[in-house]
Amino acid sequence: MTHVAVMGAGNWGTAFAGIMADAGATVRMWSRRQEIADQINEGCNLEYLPDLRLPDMIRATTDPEQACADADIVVLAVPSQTLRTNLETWGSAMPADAPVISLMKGVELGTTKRMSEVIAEVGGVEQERIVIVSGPNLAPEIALHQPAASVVACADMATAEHVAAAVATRYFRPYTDTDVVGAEVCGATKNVIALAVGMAEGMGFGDNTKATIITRGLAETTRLGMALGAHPQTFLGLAGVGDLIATCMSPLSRNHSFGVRLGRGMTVDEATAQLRQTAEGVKSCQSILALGEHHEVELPIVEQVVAVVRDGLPVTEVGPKLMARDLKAEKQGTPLPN
Ligand SMILES: NC(=O)C1=CN([C@@H]2O[C@H](COP(=O)(O)OP(=O)(O)OC[C@H]3O[C@@H](n4cnc5c(N)ncnc54)[C@H](O)[C@@H]3O)[C@@H](O)[C@H]2O)C=CC1
Ligand SMILES: O=C(CO)COP(=O)(O)O
Repeated sequence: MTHVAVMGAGNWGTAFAGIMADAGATVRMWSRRQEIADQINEGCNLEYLPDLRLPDMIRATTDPEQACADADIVVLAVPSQTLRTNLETWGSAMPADAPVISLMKGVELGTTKRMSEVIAEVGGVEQERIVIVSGPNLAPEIALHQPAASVVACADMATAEHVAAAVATRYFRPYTDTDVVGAEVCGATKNVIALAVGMAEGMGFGDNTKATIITRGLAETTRLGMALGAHPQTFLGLAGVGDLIATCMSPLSRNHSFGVRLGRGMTVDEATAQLRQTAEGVKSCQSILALGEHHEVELPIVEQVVAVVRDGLPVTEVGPKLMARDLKAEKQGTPLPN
């Protein structure tokens, strides 16, 4: 039987633990707080996913060593900006040969590193063991066992196939890939685009505006990803278009909801206080913009989100700025390969 360590007991960590248990594994979760560990051991993570009944094969502890002991697979599910500190604290507890799954969708502030780069650098994990799981996977829907699919990306296809087999259930369908960079760029950038879509919604704009932001957001994401070496088709897949649609359109998305609040006139501090959960795009917009600048990639929507979130630009000024940009052809650069 496969033993899995899930490090982080929030929304996605908990729902993903449920997937792995339903796929036949025993799961040990690491939670920072004793009360959450106690709740999980009683069969329900009340704070994050009250509707998900957790099977007995999921146990929780506040001791990272105990969570990681003898794990065949380690799953990392903490907020992106905390990954480095977390790994510095307990990364050495991860077994030296287990695949490490990253569920995180963000880019590190300051370093502009993707999560796989932080895992390699701080956790000492080789590329062949780092696996990205990314797709349209809103945790509350997965917790209800509603059907969804996701990309399982690893530089080593055999590891991707091994992990895919370990996460496949009747309601969760993995597709393997080797494009780690593409999956990570998609996952992080769609959160920023969802903030922009949420702002538009909060200001009262309708579906034409939202579809325009989503589509041009996809163009930005593709430009950035390709500059970093990603495969263009990744952006049309589950991690790209799939997750962009789910996150930008769903009221369950924290990033979308955060954007709606900004669009209605709340400040970042007010929206943060009201939402309380992780909206990764609020921080990652800044690191993604820096990444774009470093690679000379234009990211106009990301730039406007940064202007609002970091610099306090009134949301009402975003639309006019984007609409006044120089006119250009829709298709830029080389055509997509077959
Ligand atoms: N919730 C969702 O539907 C999905 C989330 N993700 C990604 O998964 C990652 C984790 O997200 P969630 O589980 O939703 O977040 P969350 O906010 O629900 O939970 C985060 C967990 O990390 C723990 N944690 C550890 N160190 C922490 C620190 N220093 N500060 C704050 N919390 C700390 C928290 O205690 C909590 O258990 C994010 O990168 C997110 O983008 C990806 C797909 C779906
Ligand atoms: O990544 C997600 C869905 O795939 C979850 O999005 P939020 O973090 O915005 O809730």
